[in-house]
Amino acid sequence: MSGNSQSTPRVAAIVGPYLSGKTSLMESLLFAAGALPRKGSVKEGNTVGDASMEAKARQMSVEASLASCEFQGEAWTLIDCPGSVEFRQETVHALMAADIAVVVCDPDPARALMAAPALKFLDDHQIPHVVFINKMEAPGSASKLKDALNALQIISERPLVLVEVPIREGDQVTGYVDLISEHAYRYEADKDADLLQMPESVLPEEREARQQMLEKLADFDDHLMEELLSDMVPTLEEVAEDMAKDVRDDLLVPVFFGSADKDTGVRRLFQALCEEAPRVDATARRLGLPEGKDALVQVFKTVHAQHVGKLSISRVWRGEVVDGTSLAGNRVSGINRLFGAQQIKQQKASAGEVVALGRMDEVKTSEALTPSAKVELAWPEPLQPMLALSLHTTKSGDDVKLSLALQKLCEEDASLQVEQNAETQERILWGQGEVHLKCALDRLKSRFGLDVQQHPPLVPYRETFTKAAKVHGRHKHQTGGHGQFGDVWLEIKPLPRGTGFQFEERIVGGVVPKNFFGAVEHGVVEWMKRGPLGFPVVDIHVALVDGSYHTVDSSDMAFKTAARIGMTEAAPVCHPVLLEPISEVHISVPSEFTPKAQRLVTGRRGGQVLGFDAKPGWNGWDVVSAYIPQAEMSDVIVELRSLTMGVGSFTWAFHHLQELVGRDADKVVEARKQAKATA
Ligand SMILES: Nc1nc2c(ncn2[C@@H]2O[C@H](COP(=O)(O)OP(=O)(O)OP(=O)(O)O)[C@@H](O)[C@H]2O)c(=O)[nH]1
Repeated sequence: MSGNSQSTPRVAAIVGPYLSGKTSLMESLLFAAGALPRKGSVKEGNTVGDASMEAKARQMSVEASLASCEFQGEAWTLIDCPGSVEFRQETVHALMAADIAVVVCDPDPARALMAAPALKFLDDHQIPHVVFINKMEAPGSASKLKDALNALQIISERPLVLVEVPIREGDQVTGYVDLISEHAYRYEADKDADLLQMPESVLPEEREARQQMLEKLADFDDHLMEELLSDMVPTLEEVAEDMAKDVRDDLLVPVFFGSADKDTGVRRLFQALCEEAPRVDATARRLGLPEGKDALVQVFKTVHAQHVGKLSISRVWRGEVVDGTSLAGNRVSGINRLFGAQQIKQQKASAGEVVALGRMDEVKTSEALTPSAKVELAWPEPLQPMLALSLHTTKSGDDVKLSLALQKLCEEDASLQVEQNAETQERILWGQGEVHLKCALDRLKSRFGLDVQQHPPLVPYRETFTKAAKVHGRHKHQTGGHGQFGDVWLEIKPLPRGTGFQFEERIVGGVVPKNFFGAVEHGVVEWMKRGPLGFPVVDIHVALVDGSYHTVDSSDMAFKTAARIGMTEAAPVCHPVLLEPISEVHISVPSEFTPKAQRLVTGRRGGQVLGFDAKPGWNGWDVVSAYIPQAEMSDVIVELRSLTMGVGSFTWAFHHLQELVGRDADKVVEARKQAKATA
């Protein structure tokens, strides 16, 4: 990779559970770096991270938010990622562009589990990371630290290593001992912590924690191991270098603590990032980017900003991009550094930087570009949608506008999907949960001026016959001139589920000429689009067994009509029955929530647990497999998240059709009749 790799800007993504304090930590880091004259707060809605209307309205992050700054002469882009699992796609993409991640956690061990999705992604993608235990100014937090660390260790594949111990006065944390330098510091408001004499009271805890830290470092360094075995004291430089190397190689995870609200422990954290985070060239190697001399830029987020147009937020992996030049045939029209909602224009961007490139209309998130070509790079699959809404506009003429707006929202967010359902004529927006979809609707209103109504999508029911019959269909219209004549006998019988439709002719002696067989089949198929209960008919066998024709008046049209008449005759005799779609669902939960997930399934009409198994690659997690009627699926994700501290998720796919009878079926048929009548 080109460029002076010793001074290239780096990227830290701030991730972790919902409401753990990521936006507050970014604010505090920016303040520590001198990039903010005054700190904002989430409650007042004036932070750099939550600058969007949607974030302010909810006091939560709904997208990745970026800010560049400099700390101790090192250039950084910080990315405040949303904690809510509904906006996880943003976090996943931000992590693909980061050199290091800061996982912000709560000191409450009961909430440690909520960090599992973030830690798992980091472990799987070998992204170097550190943990920051936040909210430590709250009384009693120091006593929870060990338990929090143990609870986090259960879900982390990498060893977690405490690199500080708290100095306490009563139940307050007033400072810390740095286990690398063995210096003690007292927290000072809004500035670097003051060095102080190591308090006697902290010594035993300090010794024990330092020994544990050294032993974990020695697992990856034979020289250090030998020193420890022969009771030699390693030098500060050796310990610091080991720590930096092990973090860069994603072998272990140092754990810091402090308070984003009170700006404590934040400077120490930033300093560690400067010392331990890999540079852009190392990250490019980790990601397997191809070697070369040309500039290489990758888009990891796309925004259609009001008044500005499309912005492709990109990491420069190598070389330099200059405004007005081309990348893979796309002219760069504007290069901007980002600081929350602000954009700071610059002429060029070099290796390591994160910038918004203007008007790259043909370029999508994930794409990597050199001046001459697009480069294929590994990129995570979009998250599978979990919840759907059927949308329609309230003003006539807004339909095309809605299509274009949804296209833009889906380009920004790969975890949103639009489906145009040909059968139910619905435009369906799929997303990750209630808040995610609501946020998309808010954006349709605020950015595109669209008032959209929504309701749960219609369930694609089917119907079939349960009895066989032989019916006659005759169409005769012969009053003067060229008439119409078609006459068929049809034998109809039910087929096993999933067989579909079969047609056969068993005409003997040419009583119906061959050239009309196709028209008869066509007539049957058309009739099946809407059966007697109001839904498409499936899984039946129809045989044309007899009939007659007229040499002049018979036509395709006449035989089609005769077939339709025959099918209408058959409907009451063949006992139609409603079929409902059943989804096969795989619910992932930490094992302690497995019984709850099973109850969620059995608590739904028709829900059937098929079994459960350990989730491959996820220590302490299970996958519960189940069948759930699609009509019962709409709020599964909402209930699952509320039962599992937000970490449960599921995948699903249509599995089979199943008979629905009795009052439940009557309700469906009646509702569909009413919907048709009011349409
Ligand atoms: N006591 C205490 N509260 C904090 C601290 N940091 C953040 N908070 C509070 O925690 C709440 C959530 O803070 P945010 O910074 O928005 O948390 P977040 O992790 O960015 O939230 P999401 O991105 O929506 O997941 C707010 O009410 C903050 O004031 C802290 O150090 N101490």
